[in-house]
Amino acid sequence: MLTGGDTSGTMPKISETDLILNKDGSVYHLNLLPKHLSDIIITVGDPGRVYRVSEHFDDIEFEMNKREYITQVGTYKGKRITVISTGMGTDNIEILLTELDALVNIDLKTRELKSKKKKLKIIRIGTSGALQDDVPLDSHLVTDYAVGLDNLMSFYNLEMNEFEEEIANDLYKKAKLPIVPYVIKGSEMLREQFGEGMIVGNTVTTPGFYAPQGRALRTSIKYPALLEELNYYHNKSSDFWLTNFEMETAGYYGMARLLGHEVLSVNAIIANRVKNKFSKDPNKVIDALIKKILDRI
Ligand SMILES: O=P(O)(O)O[C@H]1O[C@H](CO)[C@@H](O)[C@H]1O
Ligand SMILES: O=c1cc[nH]c(=O)[nH]1
Repeated sequence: MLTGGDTSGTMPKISETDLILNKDGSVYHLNLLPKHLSDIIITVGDPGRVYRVSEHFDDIEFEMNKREYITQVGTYKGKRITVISTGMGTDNIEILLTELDALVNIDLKTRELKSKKKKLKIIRIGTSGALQDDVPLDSHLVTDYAVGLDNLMSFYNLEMNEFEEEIANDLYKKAKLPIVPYVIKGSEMLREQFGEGMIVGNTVTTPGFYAPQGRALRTSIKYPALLEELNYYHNKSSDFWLTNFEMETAGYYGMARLLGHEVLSVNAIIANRVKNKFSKDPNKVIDALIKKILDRI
């Protein structure tokens, strides 16, 4: 909420319960200051993966540990890089993107929006399960469009273009989904820089790992045909298929559109859900993806 009570400046100020700052002036959950952000930021789901990125760094200048948000700032071949873990789920991504945006686009001292906006560039390096036979285990996939089955964007005024709306409605009907999904394209600019040689896919982001991805252990699931429906879904006029599952990408792409940032999700395919196969060495495929991204910065 913007409060108009303080008339000392020309801009309204953001209240102290909307933008919560720690005693050192850092943003509430990430515990970071503007000086901790590099030009291109790498994000990972697993907090342990931060160290698999930073083990390649020449040096580490800063480290912060707060909940699932572990941050390290260091240098790789002369380039300064910030790597942050997010934990799982789009709720964590909403916090991440909002607080990263606040670090660059809000004056944290005056609590006023800056007149000149900065565009962040963020690469998510994550793991994912394939939805198609021909997306091989241990491959690297870059997400073109993300399809959100979570409810995060129900709370924002997200604008989708005509094509995204069409896929959202078509998918809802044909795959008999419980909700109308949101569909968002990722950063083309970052795909050009980082995506070369990767499979280009459309990623389904789910609000859970088990039933929302068609897994049943001890409970019966409400949409047992989900996997089959998503695998089968095809929008003929645009030749649009769904290629893989994970739990964050749509949240990233949605928040990036709302806030005007560039975000790209790259995925290590460690499971094939159609063939029911899991990678024999998931760390190897993740490490290779980390190295590929670092070398393209
Ligand atoms: O490996 P990360 O990046 O966490 O990504 C995937 O793995 C987790 C589930 O195991 C979810 O977060 C999913 O999106
Ligand atoms: O099947 C999978 C594998 C990784 N991450 C997911 O969310 N699903």
